[in-house]
Amino acid sequence: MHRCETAQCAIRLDDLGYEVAGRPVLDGVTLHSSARRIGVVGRNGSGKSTLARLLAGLIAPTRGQLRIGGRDVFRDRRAALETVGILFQNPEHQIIFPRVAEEIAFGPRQQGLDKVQTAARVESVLRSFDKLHWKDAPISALSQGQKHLVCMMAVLAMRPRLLILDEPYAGLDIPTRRQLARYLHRIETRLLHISHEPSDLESCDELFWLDRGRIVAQGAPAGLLPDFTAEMIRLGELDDIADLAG
Ligand SMILES: Nc1ncnc2c1ncn2[C@@H]1O[C@H](COP(=O)(O)OP(=O)(O)OP(=O)(O)O)[C@@H](O)[C@H]1O
Repeated sequence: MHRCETAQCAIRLDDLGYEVAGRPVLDGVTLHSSARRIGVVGRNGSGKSTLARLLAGLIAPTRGQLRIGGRDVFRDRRAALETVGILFQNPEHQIIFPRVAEEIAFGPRQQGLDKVQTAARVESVLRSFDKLHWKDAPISALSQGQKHLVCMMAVLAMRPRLLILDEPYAGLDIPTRRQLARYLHRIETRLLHISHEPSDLESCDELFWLDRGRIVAQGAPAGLLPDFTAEMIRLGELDDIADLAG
């Protein structure tokens, strides 16, 4: 297990809470990890996407403390740009430019790099995925899996210390999933992968189970995923599905 007791631990959440209209969506989440591939598993409505948005500094916790690499990513937006990147489920929600190079250049420019530095960053990330020939390609001509890769390259061009993946395989067919999984496997950046699907998380180093806004278990996937799957099957066998949303 990758214990980290210091303030410098890669991800450190202490008694984190997030409420909407007085209702807790996340409640007392304490999570410390410096594992390289961190997983968060949880069923629909357990608070996973809210956790992803908090980790990316997009929303502020209503209680507790959140530090990524020792930094407060909500209050310090500049630190957030250097510290954490998030890959959204749908590339269409992320892509804003018509061509690949422009899309990848946006983040480094936001970080204050000049045009020459940015062009070097764009080339370097394209080269690392053997996609230099995509530079001037119109994004609209790319497949869904290729668009995911553009988004990933755009985030990686900012050189974040942590990349958050919120259900990255949702809605993808098998070839596209495999393609994206291959790209994810290649990257060196620390990953926090969020999913409701146990098979997505088998290769994580450390896993956290989120249920109704709380961490109910943590450990290695081999120990935790069978318990999670058994519980999901048990819940699925209950008649009143409405009760499940709790
Ligand atoms: N801004 C908001 N306003 C109202 N309700 C919210 C808000 N944000 C989250 N919630 C509620 O909090 C709960 C958790 O939502 P969240 O999207 O974080 O869960 P999730 O685990 O990602 O779910 P799913 O797997 O279905 O995407 C849900 O019941 C959701 O409706």
